[in-house]
Amino acid sequence: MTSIPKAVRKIVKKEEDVIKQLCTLVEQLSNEAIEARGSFTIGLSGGSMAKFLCVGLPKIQTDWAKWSLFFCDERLVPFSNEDSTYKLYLAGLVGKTPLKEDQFVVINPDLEVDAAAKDYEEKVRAKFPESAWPRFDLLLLGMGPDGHTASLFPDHPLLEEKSVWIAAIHDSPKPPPCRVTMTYPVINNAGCCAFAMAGQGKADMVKRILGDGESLPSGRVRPTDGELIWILDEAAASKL
Ligand SMILES: O=C1O[C@H](COP(=O)(O)O)[C@@H](O)[C@H](O)[C@H]1O
Repeated sequence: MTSIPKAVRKIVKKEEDVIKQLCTLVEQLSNEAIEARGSFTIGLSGGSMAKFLCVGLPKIQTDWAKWSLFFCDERLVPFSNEDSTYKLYLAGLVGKTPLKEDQFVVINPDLEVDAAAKDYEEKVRAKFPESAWPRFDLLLLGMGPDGHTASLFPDHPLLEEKSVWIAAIHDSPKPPPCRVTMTYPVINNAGCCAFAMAGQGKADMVKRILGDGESLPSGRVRPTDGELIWILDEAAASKL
């Protein structure tokens, strides 16, 4: 039977504790998935999530060779560009962990955005053959100050996209404008979705989503048959 979970909240003292909680969760879920199925599929986000993971993941114990890494969203820029999320993980994890470049399932930044979304969906489908919707072991998500998650922005038509796994966005309110993003049916089919955030700057939006239950993009992450975890430091949770 499927059930919509209530978010589990883990509130810790400060940013370094958020990183520790987050990376302990990744360690635990990777080891469970590898034990159960021989592989671990994880979706990454940019911004502060990338910063947290690049600090914490090099310290965990896992069978790195069994990982496949995907992007919950990615900005359509060359991999050499500062806005590229892949660039952050390449610099922060490859060489600092046993992960190899070819374990990352990356966009083709040379395509125009609709073609890039299609191409990325094909790459994801190749890793989840014969699935109506992919079931990622873990999706790690951020939340922007407007409540967006991945590249799903408030009031954007993509919030209602239910036919594709990966969508193109041409008009992201946060630059750069062209991105590709996982859609809700993919996000909400994951075994676990986890948000992690720190700092006073997140407090108002955390209250609106977790406290007041506003239907903003991050609040619409509700895995239908999986876990939902919000890891917050005291500053981010201070208005709850
Ligand atoms: O643009 C993006 O922003 C969100 C939130 O980033 P944060 O730095 O405010 O945590 C991020 O999750 C997403 O992957 C990224 O493309």
